[in-house]
Amino acid sequence: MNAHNTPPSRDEILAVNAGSSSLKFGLYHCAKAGSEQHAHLSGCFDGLEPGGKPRLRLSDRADEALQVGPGQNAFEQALRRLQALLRDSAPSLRAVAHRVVHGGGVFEGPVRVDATVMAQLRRFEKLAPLHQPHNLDGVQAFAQVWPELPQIACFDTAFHAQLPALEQRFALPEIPALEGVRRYGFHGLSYDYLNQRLHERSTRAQLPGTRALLAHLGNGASLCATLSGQSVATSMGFSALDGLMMGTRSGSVDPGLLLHLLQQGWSAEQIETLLYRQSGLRGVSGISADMRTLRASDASQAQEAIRLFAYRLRREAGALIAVLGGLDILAFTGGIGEHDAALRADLCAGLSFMGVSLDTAANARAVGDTLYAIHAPGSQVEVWVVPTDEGSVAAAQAAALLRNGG
Ligand SMILES: Nc1ncnc2c1ncn2[C@@H]1O[C@H](COP(=O)(O)OP(=O)(O)O)[C@@H](O)[C@H]1O
Ligand SMILES: CC(=O)OP(=O)(O)O
Ligand SMILES: [Mg+2]
Repeated sequence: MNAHNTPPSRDEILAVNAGSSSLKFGLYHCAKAGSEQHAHLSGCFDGLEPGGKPRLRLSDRADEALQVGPGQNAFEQALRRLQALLRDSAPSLRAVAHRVVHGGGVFEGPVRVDATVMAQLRRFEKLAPLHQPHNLDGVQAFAQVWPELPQIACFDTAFHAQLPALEQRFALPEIPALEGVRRYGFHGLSYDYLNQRLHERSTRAQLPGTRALLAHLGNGASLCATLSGQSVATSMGFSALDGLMMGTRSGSVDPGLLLHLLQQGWSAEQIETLLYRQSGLRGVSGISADMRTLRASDASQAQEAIRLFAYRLRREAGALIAVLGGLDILAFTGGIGEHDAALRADLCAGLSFMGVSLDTAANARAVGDTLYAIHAPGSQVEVWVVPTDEGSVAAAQAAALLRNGG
């Protein structure tokens, strides 16, 4: 209660993005649907992976080391610290919006999480083992401390819910064991955000029939091809393992390799660890999953990992551009896409044969702080760098659901 004994108006939404090694969050005012929103407080816990150095980075103050005692779980400690940090904000919260990576074929839009929904979402944990368990543990933790607040799940898969039937399909028979097995696509909150920003900033993006390739290159990495702003093809599929090489994930491998490992006596758990945690930049370099560390390294394995990352990106980009039948807009986001000018230049050079021409100075200036156009004058394809904000999309989706009585 304030001095006049009037309860504060509940006009804020907390957005939570719980990942494998990080927990990102932001406080957003419940805004009108569709308008860009900036978090007025945001931050990130990182280093939450086993053996990591957990710390809290906040938008308005210095970094803080997160104390994690022996036997304690860093992720749980981060949730506790976040709840303590937000204790004063709790009375003005209207809801908590959670990024949930997998909605399966069940959820095509935001949903309030109750026990039934939670049980359905837990079933998808094995399809996104680095994300879904943390996403859902986050929902439960906030439901426990603030039981009066709606917990709303906002899905990565939702942006791709209308993928064309052919894009969804594997060349597999329709047998009961394969029910629900199809390509879903991920990073949807991020792609939704890029779509909205491009629509505001690029007149070309507003034209019907515009063909865009959106590249979310972070610790997880994927590509999405959009036609008139609709997702029509994407590099991640049934799980968040398919497609591009990532920080610790392999991306696409020949399924024959999995058979081979099984026949060698590998267990499902061992294969899961190999493909999700020990591969990608980390596996190929043997040094680090972090592009910054690899860029700073002279080791030939670090350079090899970067070369493979860039090569597989170009290869997958070519496939999606062929689906689109050409390209009008290319946009980069995610930690690597927003910051790594050399990687962007590499892909643009690889696509120069189809009219992508980069403004080298503009590319060097794009450092992830705001949105940049980085194509050269006269380039047939517009090229943009758009710092993503999955939290703002989740908050806007949650606000819209509440407005509509959900
Ligand atoms: N300045 C930078 N230059 C190159 N790569 C960077 C830079 N900053 C971050 N990255 C890369 O981005 C990754 C994190 O991306 P982010 O999108 O935040 O990941 P997440 O998938 O965890 O949300 C890091 O692991 C690192 O590889
Ligand atoms: C789906 C996915 O890979 O997400 P992230 O990039 O946050 O790991
Ligand atoms: Mg991410």
